[in-house]
Amino acid sequence: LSKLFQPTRIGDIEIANRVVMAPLTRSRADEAAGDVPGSEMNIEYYRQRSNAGLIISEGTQVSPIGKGYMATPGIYSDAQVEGWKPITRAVHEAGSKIVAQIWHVGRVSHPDLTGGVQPVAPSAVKPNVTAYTHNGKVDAPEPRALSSDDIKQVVAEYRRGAANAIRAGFDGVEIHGANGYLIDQFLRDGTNKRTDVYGGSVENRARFALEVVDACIAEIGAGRVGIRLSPVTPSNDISDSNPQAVFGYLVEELNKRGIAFIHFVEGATGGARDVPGFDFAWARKTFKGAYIANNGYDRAMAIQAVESGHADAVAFGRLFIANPDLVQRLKKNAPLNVPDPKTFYAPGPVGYIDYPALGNAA
Ligand SMILES: C=C(C(=O)O)c1ccccc1
Repeated sequence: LSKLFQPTRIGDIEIANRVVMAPLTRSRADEAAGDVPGSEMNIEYYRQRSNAGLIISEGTQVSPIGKGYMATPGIYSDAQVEGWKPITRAVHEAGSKIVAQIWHVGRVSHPDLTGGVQPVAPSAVKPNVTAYTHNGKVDAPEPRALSSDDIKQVVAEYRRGAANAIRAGFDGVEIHGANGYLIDQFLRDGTNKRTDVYGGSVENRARFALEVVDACIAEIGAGRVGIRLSPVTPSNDISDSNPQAVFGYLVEELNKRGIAFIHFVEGATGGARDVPGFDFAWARKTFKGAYIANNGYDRAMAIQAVESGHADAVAFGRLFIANPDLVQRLKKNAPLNVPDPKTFYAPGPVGYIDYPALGNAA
C-alpha cells in the first residue's frame, strides 16, 4: 500500500491517510438564513467525501464584508456555528477529520455581496476582477484602505473564527493566506502600498499574516493552525516583485511558531505548475511542520510526492468534486469521474451530491 494511503499526524490532528480534500467554494450555503451552512445537502456532500484523511472546508468568511461570492458560508455568527455542527459530526462519524478554512476576501468583492459596504484592503488599489452577484457580473470597485484600528478588528475576527471553528466541532483551522485574498493582498507589493508598519519591507508586509496566525495560535493552539499560501499564483489580479523574499521570510517565521501545516498551491491556482519565483523544495526542507502539496496533482504525481518526501500529504480539489470516493478510486487506480465546471458554483444538488461512487457507478 503506497505511503499516500498510510496514516500520519498533522500538528495535533491524526489522519487516516494522506489524501486531503482541498478547500472548494461551492456557493450552496443558505443566504436568506444569514450565510448559514448545514442543509441536508451540505451534510451529505461532506459525508460522501469523508474518506479523505483530512477535509479542508470551503472558504468560510470571518465577517460579513469578508464575503466575496454568492452563498458562501460564514463562521462569525452563532447560527453559522450551529450550522457547521452536523457537518463536522458527520465527517467524524465517518472516520475523517476536518478543518475550517477561515477567509476574508479583502478587495475581491462588491457592495452587492457585503450588504452595501465598500470592500476593504491594505491599500486603495482597484482589482481587475469581476464579481458575480445577484445583479450579474459586476466590476469589483476600488476598495477602502484599512486603518490600523480596522486591522486590529480584522485580526480579532480571524481569532473569533478560530474559536468558533472549535465550537463547531472542527479539528482546527486553515487560514486562507492564498489566491489574492486579504492576507495575500498584504503580503504582495502589487497590492500593498502602505507606508506604515504594515507596508514596505518584507517584514512589514508579512506582519498582518503573522498577527492573524498568532491570534489563532493564542486561541486554539499551534497544533490546530495551518495556513494556505500561493507564492506565485496570479489569481484575482495579485502580483509581487519578489515572491521568494516575502514568502521565504513568512515560511521561516511560521516555522518558528510550530504551526501544524502549510498548504502550498504550487504554481498558478488551477493552472500551470511551472511558474517561476518561489523555491518549493527549499520551503519543504525549511518548514518542520507538515507540507500539504496542491495544484493539478494526479494519482501518480501524488504517490511520487509523498514517497519521495516532497510532501506529507496531497490536496485534491476538482477530483474530489467529481469523485466522492476518491481515496478508494486512487487505491484501486480506478477510472475517475470528470468534474463539470458548469455546476461548481450553481445552487442545488446537481453536480454537488449526485456524482456516482464506484459501488453504484453505472
Ligand atoms: C476560495 C476560492 C479560492 O481560494 O480561490 C475560490 C472562490 C470562488 C471560486 C474559486 C475559488
